[in-house]
Amino acid sequence: MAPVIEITGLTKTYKSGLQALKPIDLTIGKGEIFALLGPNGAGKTTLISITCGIVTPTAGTVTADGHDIQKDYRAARSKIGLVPQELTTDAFETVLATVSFSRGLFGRAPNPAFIEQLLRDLSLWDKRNDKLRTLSGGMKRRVMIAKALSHEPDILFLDEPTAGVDVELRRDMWNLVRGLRDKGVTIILTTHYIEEAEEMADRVGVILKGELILVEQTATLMKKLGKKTLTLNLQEPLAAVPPELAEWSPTLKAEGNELEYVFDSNLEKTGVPSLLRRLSDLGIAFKDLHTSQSSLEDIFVSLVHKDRAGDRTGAAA
Ligand SMILES: Nc1ncnc2c1ncn2[C@@H]1O[C@H](COP(=O)(O)OP(=O)(O)OP(=O)(O)O)[C@@H](O)[C@H]1O
Repeated sequence: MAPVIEITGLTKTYKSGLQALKPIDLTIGKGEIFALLGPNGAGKTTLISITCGIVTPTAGTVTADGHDIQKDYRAARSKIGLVPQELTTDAFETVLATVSFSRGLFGRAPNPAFIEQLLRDLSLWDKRNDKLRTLSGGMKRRVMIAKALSHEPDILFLDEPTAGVDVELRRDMWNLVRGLRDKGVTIILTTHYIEEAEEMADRVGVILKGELILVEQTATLMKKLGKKTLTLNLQEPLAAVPPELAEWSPTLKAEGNELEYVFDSNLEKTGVPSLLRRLSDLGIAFKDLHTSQSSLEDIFVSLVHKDRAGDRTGAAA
């Protein structure tokens, strides 16, 4: 896949002295959907803002379709559409005027047919003559997306596109993203919602405290880090986990009717057969059993927890 975004040795230290980004190296291929996952304050917006030329990096370079975002800002920026987290709209303009104007800002010739289709795709056509200040939050967000796409960019950044939006808009947004990908647009989205990354992204990057701690194909990540949970529906409820099972550290659920054991499915010895043998030795019978794969959500939460656990001795964040 030809690279479309190349980030090399990128760092950012704000004037306050806060290092928001540790050296970041990342290449994103043409037509990829890349999800940047991380908790609040991890540095996602900083990374996006630098890549879009809004924030100046402390060190390092970013190129968009071969254009350096600093040295060749105009050319680089014309390739990029950005849907920012915050809704910044010109309150007294109409939907149609503001979206058409955005296109012009990037030096693109007017194309009413394109703008009409864009507004239709975003269910905004009926609102085209409404002033932005009269629109609901969800509608304003749709306008932000239309503005970002108005100049037909090859690369689209979505900064927390579905934070606080309703189910309908989220579904529309995902459909739109898929449609854009099919047209060869590269999409980089930041999110707290892991299911969004899991469902949408080809690759996922996890960022924690300014550090890109991993970048993986979504499927590989799930396989590599995915833990499985074995649930046994017991014949008779247990009041407590028998000490003979301590080495598996299982937990009791459903008022003692279920025994849960979390294991690493990639290990040669998962501990499952030995656990079942031990249960049989102890005369603990079960009616049914099933296993489930951890979601990306579980993986992410465990990564964040691990990070926080290592943090306890440090200063407050
Ligand atoms: N202009 C600024 N000046 C100083 N510090 C800043 C500035 N902008 C962001 N920061 C700090 O840099 C760190 C990274 O912030 P950033 O907004 O990039 O995180 P984020 O991952 O996007 O978080 P969120 O999910 O809350 O948007 C935070 O500690 C934030 O307080």
